[in-house]
Amino acid sequence: MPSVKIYDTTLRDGAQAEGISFSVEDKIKIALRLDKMGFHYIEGGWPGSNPKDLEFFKKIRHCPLRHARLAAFGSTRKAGAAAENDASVKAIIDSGVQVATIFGKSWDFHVFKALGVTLEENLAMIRETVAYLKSRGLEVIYDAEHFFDGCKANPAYALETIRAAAESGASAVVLCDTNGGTLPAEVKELVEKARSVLGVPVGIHAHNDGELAVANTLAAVQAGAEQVQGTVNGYGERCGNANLCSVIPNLTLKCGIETIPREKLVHLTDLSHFVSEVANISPNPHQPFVGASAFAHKGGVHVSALLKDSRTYEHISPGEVGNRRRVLVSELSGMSNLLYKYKELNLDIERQSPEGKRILEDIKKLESQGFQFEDAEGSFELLVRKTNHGYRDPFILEALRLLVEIKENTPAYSEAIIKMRVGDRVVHTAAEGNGPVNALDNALRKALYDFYPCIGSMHLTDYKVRVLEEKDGTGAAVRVHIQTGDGKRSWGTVGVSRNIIEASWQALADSISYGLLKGDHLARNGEEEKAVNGKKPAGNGSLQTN
Ligand SMILES: CC(=O)SCCNC(=O)CCNC(=O)[C@H](O)C(C)(C)COP(=O)(O)OP(=O)(O)OC[C@H]1O[C@@H](n2cnc3c(N)ncnc32)[C@H](O)[C@@H]1OP(=O)(O)O
Ligand SMILES: CC(=O)C(=O)O
Repeated sequence: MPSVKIYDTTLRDGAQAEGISFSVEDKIKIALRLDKMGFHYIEGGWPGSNPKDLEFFKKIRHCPLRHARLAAFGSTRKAGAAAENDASVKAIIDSGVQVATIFGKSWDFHVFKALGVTLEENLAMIRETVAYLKSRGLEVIYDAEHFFDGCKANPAYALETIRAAAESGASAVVLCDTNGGTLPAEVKELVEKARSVLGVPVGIHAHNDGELAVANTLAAVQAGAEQVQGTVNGYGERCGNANLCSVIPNLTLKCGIETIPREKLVHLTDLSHFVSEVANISPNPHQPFVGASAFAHKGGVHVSALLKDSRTYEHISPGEVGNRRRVLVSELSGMSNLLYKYKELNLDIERQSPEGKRILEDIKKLESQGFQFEDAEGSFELLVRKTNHGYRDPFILEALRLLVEIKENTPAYSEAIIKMRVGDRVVHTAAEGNGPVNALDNALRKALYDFYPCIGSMHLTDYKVRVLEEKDGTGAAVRVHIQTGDGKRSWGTVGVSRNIIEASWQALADSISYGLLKGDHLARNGEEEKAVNGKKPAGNGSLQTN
């Protein structure tokens, strides 16, 4: 089976992305994870650039990589100086790595404009730097910056630069689409041309400015490239680099080319999320292969066919890359979406059942009012369970009053007073908060805590308000979406009203009800049952028995 080497530059080119700044510890964590995934090369940084990268290379020596070869990045020597005296070259040697990756100029325009040297001096910079690092026992990978632009402008010179690198001892010449504007057909043609003048393997390093980095990488491999450079999630300078989370599965699953060990592919989704977590960048749900929406099916027609055979609407099986299939419920659902969701919930339903028809109608009606169920699985399940299946509300609101006082030079005051029924008890309690919704949340929890102590582990993790009809200004209906977590799972709930407090209450009440439905409390309900049905619970709320 043909194979390519995976060269990761998340820690170098990925760190050139706006918004990313890895700490040394972050870099070590990511390097170890990439190593575990079976990547062949990990570019740790540019030791001649900053103290953090220097520190990384120092520290990583104490946690050696098992599989990957660690590379340090740098440029060809400065013009007019000897390679052995160049601080950046010296920093690579001092970093103690096995691999030096050196970028040099292929485009005559860059040689004149950016370096301000002659074409001959640039060739000497390439030759001497590669040869010197090689003489110091390092494997040298040569990154031919702007190779494709250079080859279009002055092919003879661009080819001479890469030949100079190969003849001086580079183990591979990596052709870079540095400005990211090359098209796949051009990449294929120029990779073939480069290969025809070189005796060493060729690699590809593509940027995504034309949104073609992955396509260009695949085109290069089809033209014979044996090394692909890229980053996890495509992070990188400007629009990013070739996304390895797409390149790897495309090569492995579509092109039959060996990349990382096959058994590691199922960890790709986890890797993507891990790196986005460390980079502190929200994962892109629409990212191919590894995004949460990559196998999320919404249209009824799609789900209907999917139930017959998943290949009807999936290009690969989600499990192959460690992702999972999801079916969404919305106004675009048909009965197939419901059948799928019922099965997920371990509930029985017939395709022709009146219950299913009613729920589908309810969903479509509620969505026309502004509800959105696709990310509110908690509210959806409660809707289903309330329709049938013996569901009992864990609490019923009797009245809710909010007090908000805003006075000059005084912090705003918010208090919620709540009266609700829990079993045959009536609880009447009040709580303050930072704002009205916080006061409401506090009052609800205070009222319920003695009955359901597990609500102590439920935390609101996100609260979003969306105005539904902007033209109505402050009188518009709003949709409130709440995300709640209990450390084990996370769930969404939704509320809609022209009154933001009512919409918040709906989403909040659903979030607690759903948490109670799913939480451990059901397993140890005995005690709470006692509290609900007679025993006066201790706590702050005043309790009345009807
Ligand atoms: C295509 C790529 O992504 S390459 C990687 C780009 N990444 C980075 O630039 C991040 C790290 N960079 C840095 O920390 C700094 O830019 C440093 C330490 C490398 C250099 O800093 P400074 O010495 O202050 O130079 P400055 O950043 O202003 O300019 C870059 C210099 O490198 C020179 N240079 C650019 N490419 C090369 C090359 N292939 N070989 C030799 N010199 C080069 C430029 O001509 C310029 O030199 P000049 O100041 O004599 O004109
Ligand atoms: C080397 C590199 O990062 C580039 O040419 O884009």
